Amino acid sequence: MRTTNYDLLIVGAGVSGLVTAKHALQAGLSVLIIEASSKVGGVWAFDPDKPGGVMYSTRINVSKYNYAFAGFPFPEEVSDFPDHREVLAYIEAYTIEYAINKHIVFNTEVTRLEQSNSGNWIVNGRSSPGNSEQCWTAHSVAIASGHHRTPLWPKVPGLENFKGRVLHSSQYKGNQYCFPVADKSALIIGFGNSGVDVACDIAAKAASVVISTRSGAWVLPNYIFGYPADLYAARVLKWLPWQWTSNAYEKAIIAATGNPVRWGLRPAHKALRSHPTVGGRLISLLQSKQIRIAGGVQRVTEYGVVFDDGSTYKADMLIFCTGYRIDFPFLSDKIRDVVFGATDNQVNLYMNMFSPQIGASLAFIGLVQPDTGGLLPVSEMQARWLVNLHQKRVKLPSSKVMQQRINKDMEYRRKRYVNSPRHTIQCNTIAYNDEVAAWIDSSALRYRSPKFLFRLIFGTGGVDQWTNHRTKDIDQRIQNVPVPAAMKGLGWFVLSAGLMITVTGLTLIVSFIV
Ligand SMILES: NC(=O)C1=CN([C@@H]2O[C@H](COP(=O)(O)OP(=O)(O)OC[C@H]3O[C@@H](n4cnc5c(N)ncnc54)[C@H](OP(=O)(O)O)[C@@H]3O)[C@@H](O)[C@H]2O)C=CC1
Ligand SMILES: CCCCCC(=O)CC
Repeated sequence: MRTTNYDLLIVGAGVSGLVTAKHALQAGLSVLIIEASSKVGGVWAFDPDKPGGVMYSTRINVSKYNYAFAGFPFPEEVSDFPDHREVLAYIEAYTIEYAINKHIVFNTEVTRLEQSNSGNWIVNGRSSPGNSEQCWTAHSVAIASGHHRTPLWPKVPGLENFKGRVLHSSQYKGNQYCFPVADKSALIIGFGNSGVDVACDIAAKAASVVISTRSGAWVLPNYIFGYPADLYAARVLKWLPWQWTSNAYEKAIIAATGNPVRWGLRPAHKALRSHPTVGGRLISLLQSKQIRIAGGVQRVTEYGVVFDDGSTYKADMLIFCTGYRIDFPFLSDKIRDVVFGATDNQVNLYMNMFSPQIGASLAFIGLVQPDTGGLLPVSEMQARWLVNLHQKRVKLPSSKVMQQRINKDMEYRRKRYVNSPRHTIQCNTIAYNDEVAAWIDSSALRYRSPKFLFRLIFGTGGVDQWTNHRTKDIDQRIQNVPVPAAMKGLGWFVLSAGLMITVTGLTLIVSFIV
């Protein structure tokens, strides 16, 4: 066993861990990443033999403009929605570009994390092969091991009697990898993005595929009026009541793909109250009746299920696409007690990052579910904030103020999103990043030109907008992020209406005075 001391120890070499390492290394910190697998990439490193991560046919459902490292765009030839091989190649290229690899210890699982009386962190790990025990100490720790590791298995009456196959989506790697699916009937339980991806993948071979959902969903096509859907989540929306956005978004979905009721989707909530389900391919498979939608499962029988409305379905396999539980098994009980909230998936963390009781020396990076857009730019802003804290350029508020903010955010989420364990870490990417950027003096809305400002208000601005120094290159990258025609139209409408109101107001004032 050896002990080495670092400024920052990072758990996990997925996108959140790598971007944290990049910024910490650039700031001159001594850094070590501990990674359980043999590769970088986290969920993007496809492995048919291990549970978790992408499956063979996964394509990201957020466009490359909003899911990328700042200053490091995806290659031009890659499509708007890269597949997992392209995402992994991109992550590997980033790791090489910033020489991060030599700071990673692979094949090592963090087994325990605790804080010593001196405030330093003690991290234990087990390396394979050989099961050798390791120990490191660090001034700070960043946990970037993701929140899609521990499958959530709901309790369904009668499941123990089922004679067919049962899987969780985290075990499903593609119709060519699991048991034979040709000519079989599959029931997919859960209608998030895993449910959609698994249903579409299995529908290519199975005889019949049904998705069971208790809440339905507004299914978003990948493109709306020719632009990736996430490009509609512009900055202006954070200043509008979310109900307006939700109404507009429902109209856009209906215009693009038809009324969801027609395809049996029966959304139980207004659009954008639950995490977006994206499924351009799904809509056409519903239209051709290769996939059907059913209600919740009341109980499982030996050979199938009974739905809530009493109808039945004979199934050879049940695939639970019911999401994940937030879990960090290596945390000591003491840390666990302060990090987790009272209810399922609730975390008691300021800006989803810091415990008021622990402070800045333990950070969670990427423990966020963006309600629109992608996680990566949020992780990058968190990483930059962490480094700024480390360099003492900024500091955290008092623990009382942090706790007040946590309570306020929890209250907001309870009202804004469906109040369920699925939406406990939901946040708006642009609003979150704008707030952190202001603290570290890196606001996106720095004046460059009226055209530029228009783009940053009525477009999403992409991942480069919060960089410290604006160079011509960066301005160009921000300008390369498309602004959908409808958002430009909205922009011109707002400007014209503003101008008309101002002119009318001035005319009235002048006529009153004269
Ligand atoms: N291609 C891509 O980019 C992909 C991205 N992802 C991302 O990974 C994350 C995880 O997605 P996913 O695995 O779909 O998980 P989610 O948590 O997003 O969805 C879980 C689904 O399971 C349902 N569910 C949960 N508990 C129960 C229960 N007890 N009984 C019945 N239904 C239940 C939920 O329904 P309800 O709403 O009623 O609670 C919901 O439909 C998301 O951020 C997603 O966007 C996932 C797959 C592919
Ligand atoms: C109002 C815009 C919705 C964008 C949805 C999204 O980001 C899907 C990944």
